[in-house]
Amino acid sequence: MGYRDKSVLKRWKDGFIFAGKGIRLAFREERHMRFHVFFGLAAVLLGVVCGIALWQWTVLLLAIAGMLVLEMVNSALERLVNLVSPEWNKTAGDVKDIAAGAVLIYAVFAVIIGVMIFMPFLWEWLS
Ligand SMILES: Nc1ncnc2c1ncn2[C@@H]1O[C@H](COP(=O)(O)OP(=O)(O)OP(=O)(O)O)[C@@H](O)[C@H]1O
Repeated sequence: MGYRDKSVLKRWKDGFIFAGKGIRLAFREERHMRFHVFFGLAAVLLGVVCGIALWQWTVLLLAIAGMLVLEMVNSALERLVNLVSPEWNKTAGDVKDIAAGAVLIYAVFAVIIGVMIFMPFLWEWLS
């Protein structure tokens, strides 16, 4: 039975199963992914402890989700490059470097967002 012959419900279910497989794979095999999940959970815990406002949760969750999504896209690109260009190739290297640069830019802004949200709470505790 071809993919198109499956019922809509089965295609939906399979889609979730494949996506779940991808998430588990990224978590198991990508060191940076585990790093981002750890700091994301730490930020959520800090948000609970500090009792941050709804709008702050919105910004924080967007920052965390964006970081995880970007890291997964970067990992997928790395694998694709390794598949199509296992030998040294300037363009292949450029693709990896640009994707890594995108992750770095997002990570820097995510840290800035974290500091902007939590700094006032930490400041209050310390003073
Ligand atoms: N096929 C290739 N051709 C040219 N340069 C490459 C190639 N593969 C990797 N490179 C260069 O080496 C760098 C590191 O590549 P690598 O695949 O080890 O990624 P990484 O960021 O170390 O991955 P990981 O997240 O698994 O640690 C790339 O950013 C790129 O500059």
